[in-house]
Amino acid sequence: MSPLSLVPAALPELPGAGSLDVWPASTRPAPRGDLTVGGVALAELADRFGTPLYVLDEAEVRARARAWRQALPDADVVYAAKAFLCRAMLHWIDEEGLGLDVCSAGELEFAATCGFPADRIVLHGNAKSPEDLRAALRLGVGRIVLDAGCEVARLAALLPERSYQQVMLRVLPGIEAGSHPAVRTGTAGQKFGLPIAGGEAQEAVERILGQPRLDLVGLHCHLGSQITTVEPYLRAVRRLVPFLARLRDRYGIALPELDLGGGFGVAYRPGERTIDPGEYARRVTAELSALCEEFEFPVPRLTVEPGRWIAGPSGLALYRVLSVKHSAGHRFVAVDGGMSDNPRPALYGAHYAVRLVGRRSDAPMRPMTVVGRHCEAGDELARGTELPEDVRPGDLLAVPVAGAYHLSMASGYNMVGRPPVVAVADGRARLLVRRETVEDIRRRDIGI
Ligand SMILES: Cc1ncc(COP(=O)(O)O)c(C=O)c1O
Ligand SMILES: N[C@@H](CCCC[NH3+])C(=O)O
Repeated sequence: MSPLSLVPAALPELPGAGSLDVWPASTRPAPRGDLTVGGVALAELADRFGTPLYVLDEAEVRARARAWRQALPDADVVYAAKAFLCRAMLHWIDEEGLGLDVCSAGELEFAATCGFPADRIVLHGNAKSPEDLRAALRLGVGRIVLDAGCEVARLAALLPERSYQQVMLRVLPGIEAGSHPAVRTGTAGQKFGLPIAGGEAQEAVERILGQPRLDLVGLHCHLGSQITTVEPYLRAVRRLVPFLARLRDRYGIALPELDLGGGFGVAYRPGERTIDPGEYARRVTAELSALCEEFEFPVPRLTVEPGRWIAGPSGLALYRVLSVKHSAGHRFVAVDGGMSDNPRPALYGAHYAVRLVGRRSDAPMRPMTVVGRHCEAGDELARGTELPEDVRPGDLLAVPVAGAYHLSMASGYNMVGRPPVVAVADGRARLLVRRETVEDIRRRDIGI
């Protein structure tokens, strides 16, 4: 029987199995309660590379990058490196024809030295250091997105003689969107961008226009993250186009580019909403054209910056259960990773659908809290997730939608070492990033 024909028949019987909706498209049930992703069995990966382990499905990354490229053929699609970056990811993103959004000299230098074309890189940051700006100029990034009035003269002063730099200005349309207050960046009252409504954005435009070697090519706005409907983006367009028209009327400039940022939400658990690139493209470009017509403004070239949407659902985390505890009516399942490789539950109260893999269980499902190994009571990976009652030490747990903002936000807490990353494709696994060892940690520590 082909692996595909197993899917509908086997799923209802699989204990601990919910829908595979939020898993990579290549995921298939395998014998003895296991799953394969990219044609490779998860239990095999855990045995070969150890746990905790992060697994990236190369075909899923590429398909997701392509989905945005195809939905918006006339736009620039720029992958947000902060979601997850490694050499292979850069290579796939480059081959799929996307640009790259970076927000530090570190991300920039890494990308450029791995061979990513600098002219397809956009540099962001609410507080760019002189090193960030110098690296951007030295490496020749395509766009620098200015985020504060004081950055204008600072950048201009760093420009080598007779050279020019294309810049954008990050503005705040005053729109609240995003799954948690910590990731809402479209309104005043937080650190990013400059408000349109209060006049600060226009003031910064004036400053940029006063610098003859800065070439203002457009406006940028990033509303927030994990936005699951298109409406907030439509509202942003309704605020941005009138502002573009006002700038034209006042300064005689028709800015040719509009970067609407990223923030495209994904489903972390079956049944949750996700943004569809096709729907986004249709509705946003229609709204943009209609408003530009109304304001007699030439339609600007769009840029979008998906991060999570590409990396998140392409990755999964594998953990080994270390301990199971029943305490005051709670069931705690403790694994060998935790908040040092996934701080999202602690930061945003994020939820995941954890699944037992590598062993078949017919035990009834019970709500449990999957916790990490760190010295914090808030070190939880999934609260109230359903797992078979007989889950025990030695079992393997898999967390889907783990490709974005896990390892890129990983810390060195308790010196457990950051997990490795493995790519799966066509039935093969290869190590992309090795596990961080105590020796790595010791090597940085050079004094007494
Ligand atoms: C400027 C900018 N662009 C793009 C992104 C990517 O966001 P997401 O991963 O939610 O698509 C971010 C992060 O939120 C950002 O700050
Ligand atoms: N790090 C966040 C989103 C913020 C994205 C960066 N501006 C998350 O894990 O959901």
